[in-house]
Amino acid sequence: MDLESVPGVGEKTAAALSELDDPARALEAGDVAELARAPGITEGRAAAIARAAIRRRHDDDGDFLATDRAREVYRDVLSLLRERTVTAYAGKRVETFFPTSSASRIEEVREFAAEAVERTPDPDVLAALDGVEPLEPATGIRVRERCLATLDAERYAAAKDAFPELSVEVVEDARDLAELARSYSTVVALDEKFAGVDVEGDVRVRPDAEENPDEIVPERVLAFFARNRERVQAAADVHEAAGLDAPCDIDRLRDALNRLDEDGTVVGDEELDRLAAAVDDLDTAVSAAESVANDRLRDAIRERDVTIEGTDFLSLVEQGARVDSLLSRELEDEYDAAIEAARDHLVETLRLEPEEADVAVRAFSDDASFPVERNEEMVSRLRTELKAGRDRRAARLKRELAEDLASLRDPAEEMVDAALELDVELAVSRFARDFDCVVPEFDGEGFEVAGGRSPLLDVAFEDVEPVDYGVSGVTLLSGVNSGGKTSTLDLVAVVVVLAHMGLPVPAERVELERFSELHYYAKTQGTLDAGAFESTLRDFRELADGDANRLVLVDELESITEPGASAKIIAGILEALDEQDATAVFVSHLAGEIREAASFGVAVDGIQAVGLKGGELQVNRSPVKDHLARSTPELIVEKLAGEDGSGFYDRLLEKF
Ligand SMILES: Nc1ncnc2c1ncn2[C@@H]1O[C@H](COP(=O)(O)OP(=O)(O)OP(=O)(O)O)[C@@H](O)[C@H]1O
Repeated sequence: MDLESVPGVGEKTAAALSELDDPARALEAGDVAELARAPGITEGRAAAIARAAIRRRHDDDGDFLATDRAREVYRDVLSLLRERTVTAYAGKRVETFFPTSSASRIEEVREFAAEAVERTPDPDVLAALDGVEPLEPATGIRVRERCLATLDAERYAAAKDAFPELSVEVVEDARDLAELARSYSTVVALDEKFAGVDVEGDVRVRPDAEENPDEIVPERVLAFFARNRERVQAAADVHEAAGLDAPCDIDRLRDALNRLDEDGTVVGDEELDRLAAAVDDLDTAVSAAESVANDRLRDAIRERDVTIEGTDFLSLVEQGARVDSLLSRELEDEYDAAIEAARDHLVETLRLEPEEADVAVRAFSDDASFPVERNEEMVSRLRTELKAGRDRRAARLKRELAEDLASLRDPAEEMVDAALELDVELAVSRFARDFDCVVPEFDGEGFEVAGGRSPLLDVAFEDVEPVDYGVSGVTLLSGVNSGGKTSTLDLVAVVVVLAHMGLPVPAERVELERFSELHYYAKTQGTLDAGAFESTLRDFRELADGDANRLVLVDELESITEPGASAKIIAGILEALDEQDATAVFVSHLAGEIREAASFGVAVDGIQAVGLKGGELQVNRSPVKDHLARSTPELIVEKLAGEDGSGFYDRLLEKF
């Protein structure tokens, strides 16, 4: 699919989408998650693009929802679905369900819904879904200790593009490489020509660098997983809780993720921890070792009576010797023991390996002197070696973990996508369960709803009384005040909208025609002034010639003007609709008058009161076919006539 052919996709969006691996496929499939991966495209925008693309694919340019009230019902239905999603993503994704007259689109969603309703909304799965979000690319990675080098200017540009994380340098010869190797710990040369060239420093020749980005920049995949760790873990939880087939070994994935911390460094390696701690603690440990030696020596000296012969003493004094030399003469063993203790202390507290210990012992000299002091040069050498060991180990672990994770990247993305999609499926499943839904059948003319219960009513769903109602052709719906006429139209609209979205409907059984458009007009609030009246009539003009498969629902149009005129106007509209074979239900308190004004036999159905109980009307919510319902005033007069013998109310009753 051509990017810019999708309605609403301009140059900028098309450019962003073209960054995707396969934008045409993503559009074709309405794949919101994939579309949202394009730079600067939010989930909301991705959902809108997907919707537009799906619509275009079905060549469904006409809008099924033809009026404000019809669009409102659709929005209400979407809200009910959205309330049953866990992730923000799925909340947006449900918007790609929209009512349409396209049989193939309806069938597509029906297939999806058929699988969706089989899913059990397990609380553990819903809880796990809470942490799932679409994966985000890791941005702003900068690697300073490694650089790329090439002889070729074209290759230079390609490498800069492929590796934004690294510096890329143009070199002329091996000498330049050697120069670079002094400033970077690793130089990756891109030209075959350097193979076998001997350069001092860590120089690798990788003509295949662009094909193996994860080997050249392991930080990339590490940063990706560090950034998305929680989301991937949540997706793994979802797979386990829901028993979904995972595209990789989940334990292996978890294990790899556990070795990574938020900033992309490798954790949980004992040897690395040992080396890092040794580097950090080196100074403290050396000072402590000095104290160990000095404390011992101090004690030894304090306890010792030194006897020295006069001639010896004289010779020492004449040599200009300091007291120190007495130490080596008189306390040689104690001195050795003290130094030994200092060395042991250092090796033990830093947990040094034999090779490291060899350097460490030289931090304290065998030449007796007091107080004992470290040999700075040896300490610094030990520090350099420990640091180098630590960095080598970290780099190796990074490479190994990156290698593990690189192969898990696609499976992780698949898992997150599957978890998000499951959220959408579960929302449909919960909707179907919460509202006792059934799969509607597209068959016959008009609609036939059995045991329908509107989820839009202002009463708790379990208190909604089921309604049976079917209409083909043009019909007036009469009924007592508050009998449920508006609610019946709402129910029909909800059922029709859901059915044309390809979703299950809240009823025991539904058969309906595949309609081309839904025109639903809400009750007008009070008499309109001349201007508004005129514009309403203009709206209805559009109804007068349209195609046969429309469903028209109109609630109490009579209040737009005075009753006599209303009845005539409505009768005229009904005639036009009847001539086109449209399906229409007009709710009206003037059903009798309209029927008389119409030039054809308009069917009139009625929502009946079955009686009055404690001043309240008892209503049969299902309209009775071909029955003009008695009005509330008539019912009350009848009641009074029954109670009063004067005959006054009987006379009134005859007027009805
Ligand atoms: N199927 C139903 N189950 C339970 N309650 C219902 C049902 N249908 C309607 N009601 C209740 O009756 C109230 C009035 O319904 P509705 O507004 O549809 O009546 P109406 O016949 O259109 O009234 P009016 O004559 O005033 O236009 C609703 O707000 C709702 O509380």
